[in-house]
Amino acid sequence: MTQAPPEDHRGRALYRAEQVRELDRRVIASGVAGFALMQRAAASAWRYLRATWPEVRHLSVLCGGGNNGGDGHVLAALAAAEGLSVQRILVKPVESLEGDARRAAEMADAAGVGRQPWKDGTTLSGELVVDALLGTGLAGEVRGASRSAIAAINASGRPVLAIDIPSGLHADTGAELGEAVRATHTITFIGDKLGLHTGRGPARVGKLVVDDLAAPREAFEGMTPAAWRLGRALIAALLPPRERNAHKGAMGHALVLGGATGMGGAGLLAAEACARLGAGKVSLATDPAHVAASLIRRPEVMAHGVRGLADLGELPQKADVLVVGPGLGRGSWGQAMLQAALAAERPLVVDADALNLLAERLAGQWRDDWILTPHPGEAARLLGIGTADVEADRPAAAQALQQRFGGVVVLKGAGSLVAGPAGLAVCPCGNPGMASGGMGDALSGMLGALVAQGLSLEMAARLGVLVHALAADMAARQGGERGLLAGDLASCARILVNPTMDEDDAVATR
Ligand SMILES: NC(=O)C1=CN([C@@H]2O[C@H](COP(=O)(O)OP(=O)(O)OC[C@H]3O[C@@H](n4cnc5c(N)ncnc54)[C@H](O)[C@@H]3O)[C@@H](O)[C@H]2O)[C@@H](O)CC1
Ligand SMILES: [K+]
Repeated sequence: MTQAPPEDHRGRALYRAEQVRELDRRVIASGVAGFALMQRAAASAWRYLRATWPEVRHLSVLCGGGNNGGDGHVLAALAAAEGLSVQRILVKPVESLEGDARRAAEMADAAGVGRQPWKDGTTLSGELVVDALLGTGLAGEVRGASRSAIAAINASGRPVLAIDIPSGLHADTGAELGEAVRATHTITFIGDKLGLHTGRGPARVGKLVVDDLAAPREAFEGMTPAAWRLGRALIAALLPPRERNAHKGAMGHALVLGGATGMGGAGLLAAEACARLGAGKVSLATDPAHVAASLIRRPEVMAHGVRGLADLGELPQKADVLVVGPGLGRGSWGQAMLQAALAAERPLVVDADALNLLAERLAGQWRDDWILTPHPGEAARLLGIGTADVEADRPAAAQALQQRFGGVVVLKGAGSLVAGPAGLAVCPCGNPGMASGGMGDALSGMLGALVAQGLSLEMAARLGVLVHALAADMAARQGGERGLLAGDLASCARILVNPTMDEDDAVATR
């Protein structure tokens, strides 16, 4: 399996369905007939199936009415030719098929592969199910026979190989249009698709492989990817080993403004994560009640008890970057801290209640020197739409926020997105253990540390999101997903931002 264009430190190029259709057209124009391309796709899927499940003798292959179904027919014929028994199920009659899909179905007929129409209640008899119902051609909520066929695949309890995309998943947005197939493995062709990596994508795709079907490199020329899938190469590219004569003054000073009365932990978590990611100095401006706890937990952090603006003094001006939001609350204290942060003329990382205050009171603010880190609910408030609208098209929501508010926007949630002037990036890491309090606070602190060390806001956001998720994965490997705490991340993240460390040998410090 190869990827084209090759991955570099930006990660892997991801495309939208329309772009992949254009790539298909270019490959066909380069001299590969459409049907030959379908045969390559099916052969690739068949090789992968054989290698992954060598023991399987009986397949159920569900074929839709378009070319995704065509891939399924050809695969069914290949499997039958090698002696497997194949239950081939069609959601549309062969007579209604057109073009390559029709040709593929007739080829499987001619090879003697039996077929049956899909009917509600049909039992899927295969040990393995191949999902070739819907690919990049899906338009709107799944309708008709495909809908019940998808439900039956999910109810079958069998392993599922999805061809190109789990049927019912939108290739651009990762939204589930009705119900999408829950695949064990997905093999996707020509170019990787954005929707496989965000929203419901990661929960539906299973293990993903990409095969470019030997598409010529020229086919990708001049096509700007819809997004980049972040990869670990970014860490070493952006964080070379430090100069031996480095001093703390050159590593930046970050100030975290957060921790209103009763919410001290959030500010502390952000400050700790910031320190562990290598900021030269970290200050915390928090309610005076939380200072003692901060000093005990993390004496390296300079904790300032701040009752209001007067206590804050010149602190914001002394920092290189401000992180505002963790545990901020929406009361007068939080409002004062946000006001001070906005006035400080320093780059900002804006999270949590700072975003809610922005949405409530400060709509229309636009800056090019901030990173906003909303979760879908906060994003919805900022955009004045519903959370479901955000989830229905996460890439569009991230980009709309970036256009409306400027700077760089991190839209959190499975497949976190980073939208900035250089385009869109998506984080393929992280795990459900991250569904716990304080994770966002840790992220905002990490972003602050990277900005403090001189990264551009956009690269800090891409790298910070990646390291945060990788740290959660590392912590989950050590102790499981359930019960994963935000406070577990900082020490793992430290190992990750020192890419010369051997992760297995490194001992996470508290
Ligand atoms: N020559 C090519 O362009 C290649 C295409 N390939 C395959 O072809 C796929 C794309 O094929 P198509 O463009 O024909 O599209 P699809 O096969 O993905 O979808 C089209 C079919 O889905 C039905 N459909 C669309 N929206 C629906 C909805 N909401 N509810 C129920 N049914 C719906 C349509 O009626 C049509 O039958 C790719 O995903 C890939 O699997 C591969 O064979 C590689 C080569
Ligand atoms: K499919």
